[in-house]
Amino acid sequence: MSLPIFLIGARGCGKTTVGVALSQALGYAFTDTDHHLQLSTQRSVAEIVAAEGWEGFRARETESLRAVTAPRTVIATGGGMILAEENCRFMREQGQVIWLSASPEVLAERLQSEPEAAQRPTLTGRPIADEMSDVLRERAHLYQAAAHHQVNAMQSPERVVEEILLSLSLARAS
Ligand SMILES: Nc1ncnc2c1ncn2[C@@H]1O[C@H](COP(=O)(O)OP(=O)(O)OP(=O)(O)O)[C@@H](O)[C@H]1O
Ligand SMILES: O=C(O)C1=C[C@@H](O)[C@@H](O)[C@H](O)C1
Ligand SMILES: [Mg+2]
Repeated sequence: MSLPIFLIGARGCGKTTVGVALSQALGYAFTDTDHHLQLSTQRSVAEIVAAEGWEGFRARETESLRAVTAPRTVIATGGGMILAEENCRFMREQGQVIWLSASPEVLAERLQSEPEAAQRPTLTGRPIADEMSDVLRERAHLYQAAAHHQVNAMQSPERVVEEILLSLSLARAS
């Protein structure tokens, strides 16, 4: 199998952490849409949002998804990638889509210990635990509908990688 693998999920679910390890396990390249945007614009997410609003950021994010998509590549996507239906359609058509799911409490705990405010400006203006509950309430059905496979991301990164490899091999066998 050489199709791209897209990792989706909320901020802090481990798309970047797990994506790097998964790409190494498969001998694939690794890329990250947030990182690509940062390099191509020389601006952080917070700077893009300040200059162009979330709408401007989302349009750039769609371009970024298309620019990084390639065979034999694991792609960590921005947490809001699934907000645009065209992005969901594109990912499902181009490759395998994996949702790394985690509870709002676990996400908030991870984000609190490593906030990275420049890449994760507030989405709601609310405290982080409330924000993650709001975000999952709004987006869980979108992650679910976009994904070919859902994996529990509240395990060690090694275990998450194993589960992804298992779902992909089961999908190939069926
Ligand atoms: N399975 C895991 N177990 C424990 N900690 C984890 C796990 N996965 C990621 N983390 C930690 O959680 C934080 C966020 O992880 P990471 O940056 O990979 O998330 P992300 O999904 O890429 O977030 P974003 O959407 O903001 O880019 C990091 O500090 C990372 O070390
Ligand atoms: O969940 C979101 O909407 C976001 C997640 C991050 O990956 C970045 O793409 C950005 O901070 C927006
Ligand atoms: Mg990331």
